[in-house]
Amino acid sequence: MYSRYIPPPNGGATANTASYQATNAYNDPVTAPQQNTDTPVATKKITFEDTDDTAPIASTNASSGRETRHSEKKEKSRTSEKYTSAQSPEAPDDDTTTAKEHGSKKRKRKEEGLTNSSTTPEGNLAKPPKKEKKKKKSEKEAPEDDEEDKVHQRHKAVFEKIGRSLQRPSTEDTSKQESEDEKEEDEVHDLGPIPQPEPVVFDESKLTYDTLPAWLSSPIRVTRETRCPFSDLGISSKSIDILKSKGFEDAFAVQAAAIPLLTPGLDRQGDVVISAPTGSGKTLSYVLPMIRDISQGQVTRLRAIIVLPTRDLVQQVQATCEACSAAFSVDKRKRVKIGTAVGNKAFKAEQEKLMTEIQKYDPQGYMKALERSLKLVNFDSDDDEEYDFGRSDIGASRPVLDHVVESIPAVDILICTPGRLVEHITKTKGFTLDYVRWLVVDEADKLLAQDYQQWLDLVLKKLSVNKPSHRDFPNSNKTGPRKVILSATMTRDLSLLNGLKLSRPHLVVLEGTKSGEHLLPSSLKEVAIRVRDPGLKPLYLVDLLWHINKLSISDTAPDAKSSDSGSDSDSTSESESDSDSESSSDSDSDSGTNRKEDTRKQAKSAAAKFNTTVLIFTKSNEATLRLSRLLSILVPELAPLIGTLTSSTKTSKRAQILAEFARSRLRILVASDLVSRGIDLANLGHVINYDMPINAASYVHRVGRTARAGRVGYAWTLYEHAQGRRFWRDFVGQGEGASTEIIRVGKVEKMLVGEDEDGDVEMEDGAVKGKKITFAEDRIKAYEAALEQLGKEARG
Ligand SMILES: Nc1ncnc2c1ncn2[C@@H]1O[C@H](COP(=O)(O)OP(=O)(O)OP(=O)(O)O)[C@@H](O)[C@H]1O
Repeated sequence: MYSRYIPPPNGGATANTASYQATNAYNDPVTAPQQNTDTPVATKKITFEDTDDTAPIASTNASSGRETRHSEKKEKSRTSEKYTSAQSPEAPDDDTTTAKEHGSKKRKRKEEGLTNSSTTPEGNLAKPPKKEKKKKKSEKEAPEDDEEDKVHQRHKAVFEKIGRSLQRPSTEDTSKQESEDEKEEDEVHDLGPIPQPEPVVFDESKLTYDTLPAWLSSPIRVTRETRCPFSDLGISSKSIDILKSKGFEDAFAVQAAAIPLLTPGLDRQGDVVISAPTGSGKTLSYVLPMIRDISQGQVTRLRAIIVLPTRDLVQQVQATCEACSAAFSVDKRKRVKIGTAVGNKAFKAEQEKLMTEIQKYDPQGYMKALERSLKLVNFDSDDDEEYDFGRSDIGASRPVLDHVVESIPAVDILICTPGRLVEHITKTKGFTLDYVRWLVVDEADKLLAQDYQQWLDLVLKKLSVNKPSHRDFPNSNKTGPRKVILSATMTRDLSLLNGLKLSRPHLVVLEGTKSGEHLLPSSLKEVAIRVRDPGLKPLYLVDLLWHINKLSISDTAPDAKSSDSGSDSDSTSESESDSDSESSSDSDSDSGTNRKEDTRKQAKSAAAKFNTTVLIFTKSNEATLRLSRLLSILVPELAPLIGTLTSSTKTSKRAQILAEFARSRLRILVASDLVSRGIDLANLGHVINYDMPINAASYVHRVGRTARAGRVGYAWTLYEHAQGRRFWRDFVGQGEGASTEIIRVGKVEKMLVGEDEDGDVEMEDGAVKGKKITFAEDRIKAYEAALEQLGKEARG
């Protein structure tokens, strides 16, 4: 085994190895800053150079010529610092000498009028050592030169040694040696003992958290088609029967994967993050194991909090919780109590619903409360309201002897919006999270991105308080709180996820997706329509609506059709029974009743014309109101079927509209993004993106209002010329620079809406080229008249 000189990459065969290695370290973008801040060695070397520079000058009352040299020496010192600071912390003093020599040579070359480039570290490397020119030196500099000569002698000897050793290998060993050398490239012997640090491997990972932790990069995957009988998940037959009666036959894929993870067992498995498509049944996947767990207790305590972004979603999840509560209250098990906090009621009224008062045995507390009350009492007043006795702020209970009145939550599960939750935590006396062992954050990406009153920090702080046995899971050796985080567009932003302080998390995704990708339901069909004349966009919408209607009649969406026909009869029977009850209470001559009857007849005849359900998304509340009204003016026969939903619609009205839409009494809903997330509109056949969604996640949530629970659904997107590129690139993943997080099974079809030159309505799949698409003159006039009417109405 022998060593071999390894030339620097630029081919400077005789370059000083120490300089090469030091320079290499200096040039490394990672090493340089790190080493420069690595103080111990750098400080040592700098001190050495400083002494060398300053001591002689200080002692000889330096002349101006000296000052020049002094500044040159300082330059040398700085150069030397560059090198030495890049060296190993373990580097022996020899290194200092070498670096110093390097600096000295550099100074010399400078004196010899060498160019700037040759004084750079790279310049030094590129040139072989030159024969030193003799130069007249002052007495003060002589010892330094002597030292340099010695060093040069030493180097010369070393280079000669290298030269000899390079000639040594025999030809037959060359190839073997080369391969060995390849492996040992960094190991250089005989050139002076300059131990170097391990080469710093350049860390290419971006600090933008591209490198995911194992739980995110290796999720638990489940195939979409997976179905699993609830009995396999350990659910009793009686509960299964009740679940079946509510429409839950078998567990969906995400439920089959998540329920076992969330069912408390002997070993609690940690927190669970679920990223699964819209309509895949995420709600039941946490509600079922949670209610099953809580139903095993006897005492009511606030055990679970479910946080959702909107009031409508709170009501929807409440319905699923009630269904499961009924399923698990069998066999004398407790019926789990469910409460909501959404801020649509007066706060006091909500407090009274959520809280209750108990008499707690506490003689000392009773005495204290009594003393306080006696101090406060005003004996001149008849009003005895001031006898407080520790009463809570919600009720009127008085403590019995040796007891105090305590206010505690009256529900096991609280489903809430984050803002209202914060209000209760901070303002409602006795509202404690001490017993909470389930925290669910649904639509997590939205809730994490918008920090409503720092709700998460506050909740996590409360959950970090651990009182003995308060958060214990029955039948488990672990204690809570347990977190379940869900979304169809789960964020992969680690800084947001870290905010949840997850404990041993597992990520559940459907097969075919990676973390950060958003899978669309496989039963979703997507169609894109180019709006060639944005000024006439509402006419495109009208034609699209009639096309959709035709489609549902010709049955390309079987579920939509069957549900429509079902809801038709529903709506008929309900409207009949409604009108019965109304006619029995009002007289026939009542003009109000007649008006209602007329409206109902119109709705019925309109419903006969329009056979499916459509949700139209616009970009804002204002656009929603305008479009809804314009549509009613343009197509009066559809007006009775059109509903409007914006964030300014009252909560009760919103619930009523959603209920009417679910029953298909309303069939066309024009809405803002308020209902783009989570809302489960039974049997919704079509979603239309009238205005483009703001991003890929918004697209996924909007179109995900249809094609739920395996049913067929259609998503139609209208795009104008200027929006086309963004749509195809960001949402579809086609075209130049295309990149989309949206994963789909099928492809997005193109469709033409409008009339060709002959005035015939032209509707066909795929792009049609060479035809001028327009609308008949009389339709354009009617549209202009509608706009005028709208303007008049707006002006009042
Ligand atoms: N096991 C099941 N059997 C039959 N229907 C189910 C089952 N699980 C869920 N569903 C139904 O599937 C629909 C979608 O469920 P859910 O609202 O939980 O979807 P999601 O995944 O939360 O969607 P989003 O991401 O849009 O909120 C609901 O109507 C629900 O009742």
